[in-house]
Amino acid sequence: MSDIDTEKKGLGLVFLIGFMGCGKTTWGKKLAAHTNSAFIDLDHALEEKAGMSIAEYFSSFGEEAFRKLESDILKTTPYAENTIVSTGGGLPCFFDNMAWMNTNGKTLYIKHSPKTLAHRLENSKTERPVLQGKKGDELVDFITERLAAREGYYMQARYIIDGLLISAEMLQETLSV
Ligand SMILES: Nc1ncnc2c1ncn2[C@@H]1O[C@H](COP(=O)(O)OP(=O)(O)OP(=O)(O)O)[C@@H](O)[C@H]1O
Ligand SMILES: O=C(O)C1=C[C@@H](O)[C@@H](O)[C@H](O)C1
Ligand SMILES: [Mg+2]
Repeated sequence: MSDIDTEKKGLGLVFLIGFMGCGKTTWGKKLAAHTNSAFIDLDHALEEKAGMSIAEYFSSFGEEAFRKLESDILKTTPYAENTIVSTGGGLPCFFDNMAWMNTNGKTLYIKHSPKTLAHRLENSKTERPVLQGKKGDELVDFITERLAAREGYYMQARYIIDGLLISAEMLQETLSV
């Protein structure tokens, strides 16, 4: 398909997936602007629906309730035809969420090493309750273990990209094939 065809048609419904800090929110916004698509961040949609931050939701209701609510929001959001969706880092790994995304849209996994993720997460201002304030080697070890448990889900994505090579143009090209 040529660039002109893609621009006319749009990318459809795209779900960006991957570990915390891989850049789903950062690149979801950029890709949406670049391709004239709508943008939804499911973590933000959840915070709006709950009327509180994710950290507050975790401490008030626990992770099990959080996972149920994020799955409900994934499946009930009325997506426009061309929408880039940034998902929560754990979302693909619960219930049938990964299969649901693969059935209803295009899934793209932004893959990074535990070291890169740890570096980014240590320097990020967003509060992530799953990390429980871990830092340094403890954070790298935690990510290594958690990523190994999650990667079986992430690798079910239709597209898998090296996060170090990412750009809006590269994402658009990958998702147009
Ligand atoms: N090249 C890069 N691309 C994306 N993010 C980068 C890059 N370099 C540094 N960062 C930093 O890494 C972090 C990426 O965070 P972002 O919120 O986009 O990740 P996320 O995948 O949405 O995480 P979460 O699952 O917690 O929502 C940000 O703090 C950003 O500033
Ligand atoms: O990886 C995770 O389990 C999470 C990632 C974030 O995007 C949020 O959805 C929440 O902090 C949990
Ligand atoms: Mg995000």
